[in-house]
Amino acid sequence: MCGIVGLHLRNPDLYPRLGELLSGMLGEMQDRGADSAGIAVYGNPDWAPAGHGCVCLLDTDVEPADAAALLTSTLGTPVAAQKVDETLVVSADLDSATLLDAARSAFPTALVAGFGSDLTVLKGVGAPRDLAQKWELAAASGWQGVGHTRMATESAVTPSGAHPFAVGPEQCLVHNGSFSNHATIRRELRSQGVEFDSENDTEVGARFVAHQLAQGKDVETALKEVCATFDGFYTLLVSNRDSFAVVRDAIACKPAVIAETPDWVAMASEYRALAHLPGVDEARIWEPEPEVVYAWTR
Ligand SMILES: NC(=O)CC[C@H](N)C(=O)O
Repeated sequence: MCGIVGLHLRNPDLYPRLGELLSGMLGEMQDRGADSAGIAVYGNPDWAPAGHGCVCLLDTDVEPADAAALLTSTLGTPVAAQKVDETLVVSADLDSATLLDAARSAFPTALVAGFGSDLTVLKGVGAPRDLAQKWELAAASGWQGVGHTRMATESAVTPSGAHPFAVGPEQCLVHNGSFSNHATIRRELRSQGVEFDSENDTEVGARFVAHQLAQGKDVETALKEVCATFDGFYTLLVSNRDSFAVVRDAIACKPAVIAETPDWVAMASEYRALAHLPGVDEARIWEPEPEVVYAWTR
């Protein structure tokens, strides 16, 4: 079973603790049978300086210094690059679309794990707690974070098959469950020009949501469209730079719990991932209803 965790901070005093809280939450999901894991962090200046475009690349063995030099000379502006475990994280004082175009041309075989302003996406194969340690997640700060522990049902266990699927600017989607009609929807999206990186069912959900958002729909509408279009089982957490949203399928057999306080909103597959959050004793805690979209904005 996959495990989902997410934390949307409202109180800036907690921003320095985002990574510490998120890594504790992620670690609690390890026992759900994880083969791989991933995170998305919004606003950690060590990975993506404030307001800078950031692109995270997998499946590239270029040295960070060489990547930085090449992109700096292509773009004519300083580009920083660092390796965080297997992910090459590049950032620059540019919009992320420009940086992404340059990174794709420079490293055509690399897989884009995520891109956006202030967003970093890291994924890897292995035990979630070990991965969180390799990423030094506990030291990260920021205003929002998402984590996923994967037990693969639909595609290979590789870093690229791990969630989050972050396929649109600033967007990130994690999934517990399996979509049974993903092949049909993949075909329909392909016929509209959408390209895919993997055979994973969740990627189809993420591309579908990104496609809806690119057409100008808001997150609630896009997730309602997911409910109308996808068959199968799903609890989804969908985040953007400014939003955090949860939806479950009509049967809602994949577990989910939401907790909310004036300081934060949190979501997880199991309560134990929320049990150590500050102020959880005073939180409003509930199980999300089937096919109801719960969304918060900054
Ligand atoms: N166990 C799960 O929820 C798996 C999620 C998704 N179907 C995948 O294989 O990545």
